[in-house]
Amino acid sequence: MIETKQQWFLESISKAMSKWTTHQEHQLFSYTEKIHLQDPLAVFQMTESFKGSRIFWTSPEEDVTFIGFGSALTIDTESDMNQDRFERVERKWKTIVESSYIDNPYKLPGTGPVLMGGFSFDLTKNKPLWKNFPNTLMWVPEFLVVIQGEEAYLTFNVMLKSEEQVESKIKHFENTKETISKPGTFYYHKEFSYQEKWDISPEEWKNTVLKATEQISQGKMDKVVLARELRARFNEDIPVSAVLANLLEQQGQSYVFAIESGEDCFIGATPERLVKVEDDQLLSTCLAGTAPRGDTPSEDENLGAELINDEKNLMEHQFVVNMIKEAVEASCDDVEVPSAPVLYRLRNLQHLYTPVQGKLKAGHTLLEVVKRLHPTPAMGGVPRDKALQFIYEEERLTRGWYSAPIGWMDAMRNGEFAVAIRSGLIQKDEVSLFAGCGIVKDSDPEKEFIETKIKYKPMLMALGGTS
Ligand SMILES: C=C(O[C@H]1C=CC=C(C(=O)O)[C@@H]1O)C(=O)O
Repeated sequence: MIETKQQWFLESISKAMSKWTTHQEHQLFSYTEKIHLQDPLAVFQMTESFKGSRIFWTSPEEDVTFIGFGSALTIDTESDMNQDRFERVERKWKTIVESSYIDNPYKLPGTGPVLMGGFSFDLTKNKPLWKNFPNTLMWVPEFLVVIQGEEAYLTFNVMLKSEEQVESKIKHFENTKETISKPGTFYYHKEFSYQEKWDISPEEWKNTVLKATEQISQGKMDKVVLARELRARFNEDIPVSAVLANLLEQQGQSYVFAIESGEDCFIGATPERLVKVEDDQLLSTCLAGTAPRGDTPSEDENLGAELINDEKNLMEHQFVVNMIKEAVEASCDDVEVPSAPVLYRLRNLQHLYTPVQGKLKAGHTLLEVVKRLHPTPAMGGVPRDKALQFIYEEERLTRGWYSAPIGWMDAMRNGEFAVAIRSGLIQKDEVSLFAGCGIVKDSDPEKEFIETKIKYKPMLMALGGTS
């Protein structure tokens, strides 16, 4: 069996080489084969030697899981500030795909070459905390394990430049495949917990909320999302794979992700889908309006019932629905939006939830919708420009990749982006956590502050906290 697969791989790579007799700028060779199902966390641990260029992603209910490691190519938009970064990524990806050699007999969403990563919330340049996360970081992992149900696939991606390289690349592929094919189980190697944590300027944040409500009452804007930061210190480097394991166990209704860049890792469990496209069917999600979970089933029911009838939360939610509907209608036919939200229950919180669906029109793309949606009023506000201006002037926080689009897109127009909330930036033995709240005219600073505390919970629990 191994012999036959090796043969296919060799044939495939030599076909690719003969196709590229003339020099081309992008010569991506991509080869996919089925592998034995592995524990995704074990794969993540086994690929420690790729630390700094790994990406882990799983969608809610573990519908699909990706573990990417290494980098075949990175799309860099930093040098081209005059152009829109989403459009530039789109254009470059199209060029790369058109001139690539793809051997993927499965053709399932997420197999074959996949571009993964994310974007910062905004384009401001000075982000010392986020020095390892540029404003755009989208790359094609050299190796990508995709798990869908009981099936697993391994894709190898490489930029082939010359005949001489071929042999060493074949070896590299075989060795790596062997490493991740070993029967492996994830080991949770130690208990850990933060030593201290501290809020960054909580009183100032509450004053900013008050100022926002005043401006809203004066009619200067309708809604703004204000975030704050909490930092925690450990007495040793934070074990990323253990945090991932905790998030997967505790936050099954969310996208669980970890994106490494250099020595840092951006990690989290976000319930907020931005947009998903599969076979031209598009799904976006409005998630805004929050209440805690109750300690007993009846308390939980009451909190949910209160939330779904609460005017302030319904208003916060409706701003998001209006905007997402309009943005989706620009790219889709047959758009469907339910007339009222339902509850979306997470481990520590419940939200108001409205799905928005449609069929992507010919010539329209996932990234175009990402561009139009970001930031939705669940992260920015209404009107968008007024809210963003308030955020830049008053928030006193560098959002970096917090509340920004992260996700993937394959070579067949499928893909999915989430909004990176309930997240933290791990830097060796320290972590910065972020949480924000939608502020409307009746918002109470103290209540919003408590809401942010609950929004920290998923990450604090995963970082070894008890509550
Ligand atoms: C900005 C965050 O949450 C957003 C998403 C869902 C509900 C929200 C809210 O009710 O305020 C926020 O708009 C965050 O968790 O950091």
